[in-house]
Formats: sequence, C-alpha cells, structure tokens
Amino acid sequence: MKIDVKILDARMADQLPAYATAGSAGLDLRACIDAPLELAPNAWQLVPTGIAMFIRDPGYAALILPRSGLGHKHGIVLGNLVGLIDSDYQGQLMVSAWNRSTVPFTLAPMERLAQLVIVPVVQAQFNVVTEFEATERGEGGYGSTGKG
Ligand SMILES: O=c1ccn([C@H]2C[C@H](O)[C@@H](COP(=O)(O)OP(=O)(O)OP(=O)(O)O)O2)c(=O)[nH]1
Ligand SMILES: [Mg+2]
Repeated sequence: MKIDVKILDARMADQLPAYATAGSAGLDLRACIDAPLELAPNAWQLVPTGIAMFIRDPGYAALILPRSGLGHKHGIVLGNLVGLIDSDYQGQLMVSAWNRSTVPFTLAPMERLAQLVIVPVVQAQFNVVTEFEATERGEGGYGSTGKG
C-alpha cells in the first residue's frame, strides 16, 4: 500500500523509513534532534521523527514499538509503552523515549530510536444485549484454565 508522507526535516529526505529486509515488519524511526540528547535514568522525552504520515484509510493504523536492541540492552523503551497512530493523524510522528534503566543514555541525532508497524484495524459496531450466547469459557479468566 502507499501512504502519503511529509518530510518535515530536510535530513530525512534521503533516509525515509524503509523495510531493512524483504521480511521486515517494522520501519525504523529516527531521532530528528539537533544535538545529542541525554536521558537520565527513568527520564523520558518526546522526540520528533522529522516526518508526518497520513494513513487515510480507517482500515489501517500504525503502532510505534521499541527496537529490541535498544530496549533490551539499554533500557530505551517508550513512555507510552506502545504508540498508536490513527489513520486520520496528520501531525509529526513523535516517539516518547523512556530510559527505564539505571544508567544515563545519550541519544545521537538521527539515531534509529523506535520502529513503526502498519497494521489492519477493524472499527466495530456495538450491538447491546442483556445475555451473551454461552461459551465454554464464559466469564473465566486470569488463570481459570490452570497452570502448566
Ligand atoms: O507514540 C505516539 C502516540 C501518538 N502519536 C500521535 C498519533 C496519534 O494519532 C495521536 C493521538 O494519540 P493517542 O490517541 O494515543 O493519544 P491521546 O492521548 O488519546 O490524544 P488525543 O486526544 O489527541 O487522541 O498522537 C504519536 O505521534 N506518537
Ligand atoms: Mg486518542
């Protein structure tokens, strides 16, 4: 599918998000900052990506997810855990970078910070009822099927 993208920072012109391999699901987003940004332990900051995208079709959305290397090795994850980009959002894509580790982390300008995944979405209609059709699970949850 084709998605309209605006380049908001000239540095992004020749490094638009791209799938790194034929099977990649994620597009890396870069930190479009002018100077290195130090994130103290447990600090978080909204980081611009230098691009805006207009998905347009309400049958799709985008998710911003951490990169596994940064998240696992350096504790750089997202302040909102997962970012949800609505199909009608036209502003700059922003990444809430959260240093959940115990040591400071310095984010370099244009470093790949997070990744974006385009996903299908179903906008549901609601049908109000007083009883649901019976299922094997019913209201069971929270380990109701046992351990192991
Ligand atoms: O990590 C994120 C999360 C959201 N957004 C943008 C796109 C999204 O469509 C919009 C609104 O996000 P969301 O609905 O999650 O935030 P909200 O707190 O509910 O704000 P709003 O009242 O504007 O919907 O902000 C980002 O750029 N990055
Ligand atoms: Mg919202």
